[in-house]
Amino acid sequence: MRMTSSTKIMLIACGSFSPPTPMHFRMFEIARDHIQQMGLGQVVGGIVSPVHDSYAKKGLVSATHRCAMIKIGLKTSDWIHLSDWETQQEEWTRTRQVLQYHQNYINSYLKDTNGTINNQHIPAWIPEGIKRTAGQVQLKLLCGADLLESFATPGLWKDEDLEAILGYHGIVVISRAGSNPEQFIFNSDLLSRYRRNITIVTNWVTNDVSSTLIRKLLSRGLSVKYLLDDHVAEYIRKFGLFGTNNETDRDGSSCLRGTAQN
Ligand SMILES: Nc1ncnc2c1ncn2[C@@H]1O[C@H](COP(=O)(O)OP(=O)(O)OP(=O)(O)O)[C@@H](O)[C@H]1O
Ligand SMILES: NC(=O)c1ccc[n+]([C@@H]2O[C@H](COP(=O)(O)O)[C@@H](O)[C@H]2O)c1
Repeated sequence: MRMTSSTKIMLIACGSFSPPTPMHFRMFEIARDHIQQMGLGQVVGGIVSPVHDSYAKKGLVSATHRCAMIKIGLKTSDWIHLSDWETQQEEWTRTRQVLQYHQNYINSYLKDTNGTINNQHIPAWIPEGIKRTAGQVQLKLLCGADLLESFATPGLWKDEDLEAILGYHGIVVISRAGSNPEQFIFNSDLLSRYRRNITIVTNWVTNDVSSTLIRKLLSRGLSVKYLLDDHVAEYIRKFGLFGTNNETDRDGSSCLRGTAQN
């Protein structure tokens, strides 16, 4: 995988986003600046892919709510979009397959010169005008250093999946307080083998806000102002999520009309 300043890149972040924080979206901006400044490619789009409801993680609210919050949080972005594909599947999808699906879709979209695919619903995460400007597009996994470190958790990731993610796509890792991605890669034979496909980006303006922190503050009735998008906070209160008080519509079914639609 050779990257030059003309390589077209799309970034995809997989995670819970329960709720999405400004830092989830900031990761994309930090990564794009780094990639472009270092002449590693041209970032043509960003995808936020929330995990399926069946991914049993503490504090995970329904995908309907998570997708709605992501769309609200991304309202002012002209290049990062939600993909709700993972949430629409029958069950949890491994990250390798999530990347494969999106890469295949991009490839067929770019190859479709006779416009067949244009008769179908084109998902919002396909960047506008991409057909005119792009030859090939390389989809890379964007993550925080904690996700990279989870690769070492026994039984969590299949080696063949990591080989495919690292070998075929590559990853862009944003540093996070308390992590040392360089050391972590050095300690792993597998990661060291694919070192050139791992881009580490130092986040010089550290901000360790996490969904866990936001959930904690909300459940204690404390303020999240300036830590969370005002409109996302308003949505959370409206639906009484994360231990806030409103008891109406905890599964988000009434918001299927409107904000939650792709
Ligand atoms: N402050 C941050 N700095 C760098 N990366 C982050 C930060 N917050 C989240 N991420 C990254 O965002 C991606 C999506 O993560 P996820 O929603 O699972 O994150 P989280 O905020 O850490 O969630 P939780 O607190 O519920 O575990 C992951 O790759 C994670 O490493
Ligand atoms: N084997 C795998 O593909 C695998 C394992 C663990 C987490 N993940 C993904 O990582 C993301 C973040 O997960 P956590 O919030 O648990 O850190 C999720 O999108 C999840 O699907 C993938």
